[in-house]
Amino acid sequence: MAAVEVHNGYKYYGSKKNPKIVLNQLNMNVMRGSIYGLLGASGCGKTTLLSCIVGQRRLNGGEVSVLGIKPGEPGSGVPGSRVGFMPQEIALVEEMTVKETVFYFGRIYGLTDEKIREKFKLLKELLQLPPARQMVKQCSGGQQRRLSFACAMIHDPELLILDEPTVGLDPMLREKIWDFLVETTRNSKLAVIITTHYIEEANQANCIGLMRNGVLLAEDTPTNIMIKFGTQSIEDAFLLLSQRQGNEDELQQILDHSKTQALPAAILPPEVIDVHEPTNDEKPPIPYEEPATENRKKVFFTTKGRIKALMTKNFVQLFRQPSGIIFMLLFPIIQLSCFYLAIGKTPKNMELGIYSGEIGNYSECFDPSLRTTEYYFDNDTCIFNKLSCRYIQELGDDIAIRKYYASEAAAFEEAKRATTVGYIYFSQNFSSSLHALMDDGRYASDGAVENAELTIHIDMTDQQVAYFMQRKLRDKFADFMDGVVKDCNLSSAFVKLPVQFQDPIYGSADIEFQQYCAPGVVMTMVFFLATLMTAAVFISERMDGIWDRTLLAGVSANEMLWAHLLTQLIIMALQSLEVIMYIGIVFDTYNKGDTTTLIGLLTLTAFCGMLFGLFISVFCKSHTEANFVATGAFYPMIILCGLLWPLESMPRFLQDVVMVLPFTIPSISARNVIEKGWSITNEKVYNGFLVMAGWTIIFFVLCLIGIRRKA
Ligand SMILES: Nc1ncnc2c1ncn2[C@@H]1O[C@H](COP(=O)(O)OP(=O)(O)OP(=O)(O)O)[C@@H](O)[C@H]1O
Repeated sequence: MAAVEVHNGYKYYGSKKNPKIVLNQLNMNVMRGSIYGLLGASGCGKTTLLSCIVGQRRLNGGEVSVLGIKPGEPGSGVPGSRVGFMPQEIALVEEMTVKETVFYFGRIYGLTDEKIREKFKLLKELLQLPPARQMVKQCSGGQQRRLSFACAMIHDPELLILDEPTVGLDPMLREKIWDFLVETTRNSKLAVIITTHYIEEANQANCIGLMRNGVLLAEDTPTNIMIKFGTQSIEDAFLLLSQRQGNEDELQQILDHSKTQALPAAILPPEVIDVHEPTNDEKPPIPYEEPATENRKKVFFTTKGRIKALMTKNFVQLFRQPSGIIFMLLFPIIQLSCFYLAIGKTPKNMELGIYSGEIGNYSECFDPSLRTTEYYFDNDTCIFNKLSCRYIQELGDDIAIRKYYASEAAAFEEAKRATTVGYIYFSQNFSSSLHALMDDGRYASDGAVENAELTIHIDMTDQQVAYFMQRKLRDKFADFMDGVVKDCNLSSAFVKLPVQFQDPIYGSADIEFQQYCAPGVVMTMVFFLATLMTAAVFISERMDGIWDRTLLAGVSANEMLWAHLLTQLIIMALQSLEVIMYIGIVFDTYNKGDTTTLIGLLTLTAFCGMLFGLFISVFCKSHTEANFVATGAFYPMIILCGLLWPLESMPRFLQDVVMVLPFTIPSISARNVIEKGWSITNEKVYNGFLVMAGWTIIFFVLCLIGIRRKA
């Protein structure tokens, strides 16, 4: 009975209009309880054929029947537990140990741990597997191949497909594996399809298929093949076939001639007498059989068990990689520390020049006996003396380190050279002019008004520093004047601007830029960390063949997706908790609202970032492409979300557009929780959750569509 039948198999890559035909009306038969050696030059379509047999790819024409059913039918077990597949690449998780790898495959095939243990013991001995605790990445190429072989065998499949299984193995082990396959197929219904570059190995197969340009040119027992081509070995037959590739007629003659030569049954080894003789004639459609009850049991094992196995693999993969831990737990700490230490703090250690025309020696200003104001009660007069010293004292070194100059020209020179951020100039008559201004009021001379002014020259190239200096120097002047008028028995109102800023409605009067942008920074950080991590994990899995191999073990794309989502959700929740605790404890960041709401919003943000990463990985072929997309998306999202500059300054149309971006409304929501203490029931808080949830759903649906299309 046939385990695999391919009838007029036709497959092409590329477009329908310009197809690259890889399988061309190919016919193939693999009997149960036999080994089928598939031989052919590199690129002739062997892997494509195998992938169509296991249901990884679909034929564009013709039919495939595997174990009596069409691959990919729901509940068929193909791909899945009825088939064991060892791909050409290793396709194992490098961070797992040998034992974990075997258990991982055993569990996704639905075996009990007891059964896996039993099989592992057997395979370990047979295949001389490396020590159970050795990591896959520490195994040699040959050891990895043997382990990969063990994983394909762990669940006693009915059909075993091995793509170059013996590459890199020593001759003794190759022989042992072949002996095992011969023995097993002889005593069971196991069918094996094997491709190999060691052509002579195929002597031990019950049937050999010689493939060329997508067509099976010969399919017969090794002995018959040698007779057909008149050679002493399969290798010679294969060589002959390859040499005549260009000469279709000659080749066809050989094949036609060989068909007429019936081989006496006595020549054939007893086990291969019933090998099916293929023809390229039309055949009736292949009838599909129901899988045996025993197999059905195998097919319907729980999704829960698979998701658990997949999640365990994901955690092991992440936590065993130093870069994974650094990325997940240390990066947020490093990035937040950078942000809190570098952004929004008061500028320090700048130098500010001072020139006062009324002071000969600046040390006079620090003489404790210096009195800058003298008030006489009897005639209610106030005398000023070296008031610039008083301002200099008021200034202190907190705002900037004071540097004194003997001339204005010297102060200007230094500011020009950008050694100082600017300088303050007091006129020679500063104190007397200020006195005149206070005494004479609107009758004061223009000269007195001018000389009573504090003249400040600032380098405006660094806007933040300049604004900071302007604000601080003005504040200090207000304090200075307040002291002076009080000394002179006058009301402070006399020198104050008639503008009063009362206690703020929300926030504090001296709210810093850091507090304003912290919610946006934290959100964008967790979002993009999740994006990069997910994209990297998924692309690596796909490139290493782990993704395909897991799908071929019967795990659905949905199960893979859910396992990843659940793993990441746990990681993201931990990361959000870590972030909030770190900024709360180490940087003393206050939160007037509910911390759980913030953790919830942050976790949702990270989850959304993860789906964005998944979305990128589904549509990008390489890490480089994924990095380009992630980096390309990063700057527009950050710049447009109002994190660096108020949204109100954008053109009206842009304001409307950016409102739907993932960070704009959510970071306002986070700020509303932190600064205003609003709860999730407030529209301006739950809006952020809605926007983030909306993006999460959009990315999820796009990923699902992409993954299903690829699966
Ligand atoms: N995804 C794809 N898109 C386009 N062409 C492809 C794709 N996969 C394979 N091919 C092409 O199809 C042809 C058959 O490839 P396939 O991998 O099936 O050959 P093979 O016989 O297994 O080769 P090898 O022995 O080197 O593994 C090759 O020319 C290959 O370049």
